[in-house]
Parts: sequence; C-alpha cells; structure tokens
Amino acid sequence: MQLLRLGAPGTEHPAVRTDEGVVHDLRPITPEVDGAFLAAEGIARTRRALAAGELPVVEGEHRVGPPLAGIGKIICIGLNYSDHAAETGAEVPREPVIFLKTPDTVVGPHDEVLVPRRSVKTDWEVELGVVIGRTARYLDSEREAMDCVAGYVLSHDVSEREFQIERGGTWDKGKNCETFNPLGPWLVPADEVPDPQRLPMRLWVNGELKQDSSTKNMIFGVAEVVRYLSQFMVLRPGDLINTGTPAGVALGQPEPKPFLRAGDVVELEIDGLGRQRQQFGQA
Ligand SMILES: NC(=O)N[C@@H](O)C(=O)O
Repeated sequence: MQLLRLGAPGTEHPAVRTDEGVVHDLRPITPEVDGAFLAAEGIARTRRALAAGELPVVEGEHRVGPPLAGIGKIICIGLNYSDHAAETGAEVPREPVIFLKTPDTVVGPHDEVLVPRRSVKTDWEVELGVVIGRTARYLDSEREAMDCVAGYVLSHDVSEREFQIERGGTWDKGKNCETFNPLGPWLVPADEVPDPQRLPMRLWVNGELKQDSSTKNMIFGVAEVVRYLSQFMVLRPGDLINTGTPAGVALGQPEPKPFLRAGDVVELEIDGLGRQRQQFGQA
C-alpha cells in the first residue's frame, strides 16, 4: 500500500494506492496525510478502512502532489556516500553532516522545477527520504530510532552549486531555491520496506543514466541518522530527512560539467518507492 495526494497544487486530497494499483479516496478517514495523521496511527486506520471497503475508488487521471502535507522541517545529510564525497573533493565525514531545506521547496514528483535566475550550476541528487511518525528526542538506540520512522519516500535534493559553494557561508543558498525538492509519488509505510539499506536508486538526465547506486552504500544508515539527529534537535511527526546522494552528480563530472538548463528532463527512481520525472524551466 502507498499513501499519496492527488489534485491541483494547494488543493490536493489524500489517497491510498493498493499493491494492485487501485487508488482509493482517503478523505473518509482523514483530511490530510500529515504528521498528525501519521502520529495518530493513520497507517493502521487506513489498512482497516481499506479492508472494510470504506474508501471509494478514485476514477480518472489526477496530478500527483507531494505525498506528505504540512512538513515541519527537512533535515538533509550531506556527503553520506563515500563515492559522492570523493567526487566533490570532500573528506569522508566522521559524523553526519547536517543541513536544512525549507518545506516550501517541496513540489510534486512530476512538477516543473525552475532553474533559478542567474544560476549556471543547477544540479541533481537522487535521495531516500525518511518520514518521521513519532516524536524523537535523545534516542538511545537504533531500534528506538526505527520505531520513529513512519515511512519512506523518493526525494530529489536539487542543488545550485555556485550558490552553495562559491557564494560564502553555509550550503543554504544553493539548497532552498523554489521547487528544489520534488517529493513522491508515494509514501510507503516503513513496515512494507523490508530493508531500507537495500534499495537500488537511479537517476537519468535527458535519458542518460547519471546515478546508479543503492542505499546499501550509505555511510550512516537510516537508524543511525535518526538516532544521531535526535541528539541535536527534536524530530516530530511530519518531519522529512533526506539521507544523502551517491556519486554521479554534475559537480563530480569532468569539465565542461553538464549542469541543468531549462528544457532538460530529469527522471529518478528508488525500487519500491516509485519514479519521478521533471522538465526543467526557467525562474
Ligand atoms: N554536495 C552536496 O551538496 N551533497 C549533498 O547534498 C549530499 O547529499 O551529499
């Protein structure tokens, strides 16, 4: 089963897709797929409502929005794959590197992504997203950490490398441009992902394979990332963690580096979490 949100931007409604591909309206049991829904056993209630036949089938074609509403914060792990650290000339971190993205960067998985004005170094990054379903503070163990994970989602951490690296200060300028976090299509419940450290992931630009890796290559796995973050901030239901990207970004290619331009098409996928396709436009 996969949770999703359908409809025009800003007016999406919650839905659930069965493993057979049938989409049902979730509004009989919740107005939204958000932190409150996840914290109030919303996934279990969805399963019961589906089994009881209480959710009408959604007919027709609808835009797919981001599968999570009301995201509180997006915490990103930088340089969490050693081959990506190497391609950017960075050392492999001894502790997780953390930066933040604002939730208003989030768009649907197939929405247009805008190359920012005056950008010449817009780049791609396929990532596993972790959705928090239970408050996490000062967790002691990785088992406790995994109990706080509601599910997983495909996340695109679009980045502007000149803004990020050459304009002074932290990475924030290059990570928070509008439309810079396509998310979805689905939120897959944690108990339906047998091993989050065994998920193949790929990304193509204009049909050419650029990233081809697996979450097994993470330096700090999901459980350690959640436990670690909880030592520094409170994680709350509806928070999203982007867990880092493997090698193959434009920044790591030989000159001339193939940064993104308006008109480019980026496609990405993680096995079991669906696929995204974005046409890039100009801000
Ligand atoms: N270089 C850079 O921005 N990397 C991160 O976003 C990451 O995912 O490692």
